[in-house]
Amino acid sequence: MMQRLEMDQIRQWLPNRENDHNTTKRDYGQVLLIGGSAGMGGSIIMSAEAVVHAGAGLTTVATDSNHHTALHSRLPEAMALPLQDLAGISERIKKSTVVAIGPGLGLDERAVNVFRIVLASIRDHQILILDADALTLLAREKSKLRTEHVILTPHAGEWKRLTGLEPDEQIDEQNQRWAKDLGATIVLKGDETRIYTSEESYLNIKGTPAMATGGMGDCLTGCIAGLCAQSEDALPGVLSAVYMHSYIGRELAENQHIIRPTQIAEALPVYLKKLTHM
Ligand SMILES: NC(=O)C1=CN([C@@H]2O[C@H](COP(=O)(O)OP(=O)(O)OC[C@H]3O[C@@H](n4cnc5c(N)ncnc54)[C@H](O)[C@@H]3O)[C@@H](O)[C@H]2O)[C@@H](O)CC1
Ligand SMILES: Nc1ncnc2c1ncn2[C@@H]1O[C@H](COP(=O)(O)OP(=O)(O)O)[C@@H](O)[C@H]1O
Ligand SMILES: [Mg+2]
Repeated sequence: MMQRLEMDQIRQWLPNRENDHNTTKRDYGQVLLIGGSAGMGGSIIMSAEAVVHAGAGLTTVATDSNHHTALHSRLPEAMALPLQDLAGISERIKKSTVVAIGPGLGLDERAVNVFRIVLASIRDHQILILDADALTLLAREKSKLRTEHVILTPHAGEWKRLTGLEPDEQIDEQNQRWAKDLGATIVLKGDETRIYTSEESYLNIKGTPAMATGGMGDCLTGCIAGLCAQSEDALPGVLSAVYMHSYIGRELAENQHIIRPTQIAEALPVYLKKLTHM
């Protein structure tokens, strides 16, 4: 049966440093983000803003070198790697708690190469998030997902590419079966996002049409990566990220016609603190 995400449950899963002693950035996870081909650097920068604001200890972004200045001027906290530096990316994967690939990645040869490297290098103890163009590549390449903790974050169009299901065929029973077959946790995004593991399914709180702005999913990918990096288990990290993303969107929409994805990222540290005390 589908479980509704509730604030009381989410609150217990949120990272809370109030009782931590002698910790360093290394205790809060390392995230590697991969994406942002020419003209789409903004997408992976939006993901990176969410990762940093969610509290990941260290954040690295592999993106087209043309975007490094933009990344650093918005987010000096993040490190950068060129998207074509396969050896560098491979080395960085080894050190990562979470790897997220896809926003603005593109579908060209460079994208395919880096996608293959990621799938070949990721290990079972690591969390892998596939979004946007990485989902299209997954559908095209029909790759097998070998790691234990894989999270896919499709919208209805990307889910159709992966499963062949038309939007009106994307019903719980089918989605659940596909989650099992793919061996992944599915975050099926929409105005009411649903999450499927092979055994369970969850219904998120409703977001708001004010969140229907380009880059909102890129921001969600960063929220998931950042919270998973600080979570013992992947699933609580995923569920709390999906919830927080919509919760903050709704809060901001009380006074705004639309919400910029970067505003959700910006508000994360405040709401992460606030919700743990509510
Ligand atoms: N600032 C930026 O650089 C941005 C870059 N973006 C990147 O742009 C690329 C293309 O992303 P798109 O999401 O447009 O995907 P695609 O162009 O891959 O897919 C869109 C297709 O899916 C269909 N579809 C069905 N249900 C849909 C739904 N609920 N939402 C969206 N499309 C649906 C559409 O009709 C369309 O045919 C990705 O790499 C993405 O990360 C976007 O994230 C927007 C912001
Ligand atoms: N009408 C809406 N109501 C609630 N949430 C929405 C609405 N429209 C979009 N969203 C949310 O915004 C995000 C859009 O993701 P996606 O389509 O991948 O965007 P992008 O690729 O532009 O970043 C999802 O998290 C989705 O749940
Ligand atoms: Mg998207």
